[in-house]
Amino acid sequence: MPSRLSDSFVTHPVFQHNLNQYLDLNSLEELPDSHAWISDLDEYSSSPDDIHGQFKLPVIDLNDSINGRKHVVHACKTWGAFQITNHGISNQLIGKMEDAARKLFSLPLEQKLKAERPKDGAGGYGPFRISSFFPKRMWSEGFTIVGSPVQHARKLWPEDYSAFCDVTDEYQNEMKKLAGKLMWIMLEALGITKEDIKWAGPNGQFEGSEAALQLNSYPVCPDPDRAMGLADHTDSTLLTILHQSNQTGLQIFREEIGWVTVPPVEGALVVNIGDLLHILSNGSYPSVLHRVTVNREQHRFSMAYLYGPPNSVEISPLSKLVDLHHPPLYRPVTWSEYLGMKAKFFHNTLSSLRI
Ligand SMILES: O=C(O)CCC(=O)C(=O)O
Ligand SMILES: [Fe+2]
Repeated sequence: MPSRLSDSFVTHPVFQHNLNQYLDLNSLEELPDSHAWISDLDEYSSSPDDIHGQFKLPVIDLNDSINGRKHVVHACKTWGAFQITNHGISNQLIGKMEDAARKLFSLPLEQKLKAERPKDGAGGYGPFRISSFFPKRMWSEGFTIVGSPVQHARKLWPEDYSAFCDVTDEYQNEMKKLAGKLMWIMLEALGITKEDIKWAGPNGQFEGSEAALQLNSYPVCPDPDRAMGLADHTDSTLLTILHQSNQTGLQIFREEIGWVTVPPVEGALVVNIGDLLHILSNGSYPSVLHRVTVNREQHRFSMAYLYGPPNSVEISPLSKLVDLHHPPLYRPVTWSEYLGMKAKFFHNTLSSLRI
């Protein structure tokens, strides 16, 4: 098994349909057949139940010491996601990171391709890895940063790459602290203490955790009803902290309701439960299915901080959550191993680990 996150895909290179040629989505006036997902829109449109948008993903004030934690736990159990305000990440840093992402995606396609993500690699420019599971291509482009972006940034801006590297480092450092704080809010509510998770380190700060930063761009689309920005998936993380620009597009799925749009809230971040926290909590916190639609009015950007455990740690249901009446539901798995399985089984990965 790979010992570094960045090597996780060596044994599972991405396979792309129709990917012998990249298209510059920013310059297309018609939706090409390669990107036309559906003729029958019903399957992908918002649930009729949510037509008036009455189901709202909770927006939680992290400074609310009385109700904040309670709301987080309720949201984890019912939605698998929530939005947070007063999270401690400055608007200025978020703004700087988003400007850096916009600058990157506004480069000419030939330039971006100089930093193309290798088929068996984790970092660089390219389509979403999950694209290989769908017959049509998605209306989006992404840039994945695992560890230092310097090697790729140098190819994009040979003269001036350090500003990009500095802001991504600062953003990831701040996100790491916030992710650790969110982990404890969620875990303490289940009765878990620092002694129960040795890999959280001596101070319980998850120093050894690994992460990737995924920058996403969804250009204006000439035929958005037939296109898909990012198809339905769960994240292969413990949790994901997402910033979306002020353009809607993100939707999350709830049983018996259907697809619910997550409107951007000024200054807020979206938190998604990933598959590894689903396993660790023995199913108490289910991972959330989500996707992204596109529009013809405004280019949308998002930045997803994909947070996971140290690579060599085996994640399994916490022993405190397991007893005679609550048997462990999943077998142990490392993050790398999980990523490799996801590249093979996709939607069936969690169920393939069921005991
Ligand atoms: O663009 C978004 O809002 C979501 C991105 C996402 O789900 C991902 O990068 O895994
Ligand atoms: Fe995602």
